Amino acid sequence: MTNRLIVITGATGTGKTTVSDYLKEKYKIVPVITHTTRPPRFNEENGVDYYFENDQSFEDNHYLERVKYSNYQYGSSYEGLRKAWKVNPIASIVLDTQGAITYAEKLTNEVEIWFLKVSDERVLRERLIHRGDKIESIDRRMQSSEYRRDLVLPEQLQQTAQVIPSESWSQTKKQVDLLVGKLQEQLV
Ligand SMILES: Nc1nc2c(ncn2[C@@H]2O[C@H](COP(=O)(O)OP(=O)(O)O)[C@@H](O)[C@H]2O)c(=O)[nH]1
Ligand SMILES: Nc1ncnc2c1ncn2[C@@H]1O[C@H](COP(=O)(O)OP(=O)(O)O)[C@@H](O)[C@H]1O
Repeated sequence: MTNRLIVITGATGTGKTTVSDYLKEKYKIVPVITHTTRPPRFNEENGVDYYFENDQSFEDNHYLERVKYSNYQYGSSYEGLRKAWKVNPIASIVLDTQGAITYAEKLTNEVEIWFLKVSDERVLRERLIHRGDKIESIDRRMQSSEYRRDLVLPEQLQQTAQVIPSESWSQTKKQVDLLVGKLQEQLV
């Protein structure tokens, strides 16, 4: 087995995208781009952050798994994963916890699950305001059952997931560097 997929999961605002960007910048670990019907945020780009779809075009793709999260559709494909693995034997993907469970079941030993954890929800709210999200969309998101579910590591992942405290970036970065180092050693 020569490939690995780092599945980055956790609630909104815990820093999943920040970790994914850091992996790309520092380790050339390529993110799998997923599809969504959510409208782009002001700084997001089609084909870079997501493939932005409408309800109809979303259905034209073949998904390894798909979920509904806070009223929008999200889905990821094997094709996206193969593309990322062509560039680097270690790839990453940002998923909700339901997607993380599916990947753990389907790809078993090829996945590493990283669960980002922030204990204080007020911190998450502040981060989303700082990120520039609109207050209405923050409220909608934080009231969704999916967001509430993703605050806690699901039972199915408790044996396998690495829990990464994400209260401060220096703490998160240290843990990420450690885990990537271990992964690289395993693949030598
Ligand atoms: N299962 C699954 N989850 C996805 C996919 N793409 C994105 N997500 C997750 O959907 C949730 C909402 O994503 P987004 O609207 O970008 O908000 P974010 O939480 O601020 O990143 C996050 O938990 C993402 O990790 C996908 O293809 N499959
Ligand atoms: N470990 C961290 N410590 C402090 N702030 C962080 C950390 N990770 C991310 N942030 C900030 O929090 C906000 C949300 O991060 P983001 O990566 O978009 O979260 P997610 O993808 O999980 O929704 C961003 O403004 C980001 O700069």
